[in-house]
Amino acid sequence: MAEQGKAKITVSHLDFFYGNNKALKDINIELPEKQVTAFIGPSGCGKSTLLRVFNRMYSLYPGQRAVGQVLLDGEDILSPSIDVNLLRAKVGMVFQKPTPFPMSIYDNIAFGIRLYEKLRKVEMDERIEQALRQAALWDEVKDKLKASGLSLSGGQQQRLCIARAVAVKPEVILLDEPTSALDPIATLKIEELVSELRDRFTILIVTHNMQQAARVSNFTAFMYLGEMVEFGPTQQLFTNPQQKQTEDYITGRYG
Ligand SMILES: Nc1ncnc2c1ncn2[C@@H]1O[C@H](COP(=O)(O)OP(=O)(O)OP(=O)(O)O)[C@@H](O)[C@H]1O
Repeated sequence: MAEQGKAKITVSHLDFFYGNNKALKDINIELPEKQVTAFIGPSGCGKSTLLRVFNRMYSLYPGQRAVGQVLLDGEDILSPSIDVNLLRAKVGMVFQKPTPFPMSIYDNIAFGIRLYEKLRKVEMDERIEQALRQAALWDEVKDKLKASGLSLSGGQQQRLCIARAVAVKPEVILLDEPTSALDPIATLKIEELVSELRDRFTILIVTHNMQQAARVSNFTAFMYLGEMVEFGPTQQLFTNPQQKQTEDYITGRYG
């Protein structure tokens, strides 16, 4: 069974509002470091909302606010004094639809690095190769780094987005339904990749697909109507859920 180990992120009494609509209700959870945690639950239960708290993505939108405490290595990321650019370098994100920038494969990755570091050409080349290798894309693109990121297949584009995220050496990677726009083969590649990356990063993944949660995660959180119903080692949650709502969901009684 998965060992919980040290918490990377500790969420205490977190509420989230879209205007007056409360989308997260008193969330309390400790997310373990260098593990994969999956967030599951029926549509609208608040999975993506919670994920977008971890890099303060919501604060780009007026009317959205989080109340409570979210500690990343002991530092409250909800504090107004936090540098959100630094936070987003530490907490990278990959979205549902692949979103390469309209520029070359090389520049897609270099772009983010240049925001935070000044590297010499050789160092940049090395960093880009390393990121593409980590994203299991290097062999497919090494001879066409100058080609547009948009010329790649959907699955390759999503791996490029993962390369872009890992290139800035984040500590946490947020994946918001990263395979929902991909075919089964591309999905499998991303799932393998997530398993490979988990020794180096704390990975939080929102997925609609319970089989995917079972395949890629060490821990699973089940949410329902804005509440955290159950959190535990994935195997336990799927084979021996502690809450009736979790059991009903994983046995397909609703969702
Ligand atoms: N921009 C928004 N403005 C207002 N309400 C929103 C907004 N985004 C989400 N919500 C509401 O917040 C709640 C949680 O939505 P969220 O997208 O986090 O759920 P989810 O579990 O990720 O759903 P799905 O699996 O369908 O993506 C829902 O009731 C939704 O209607």
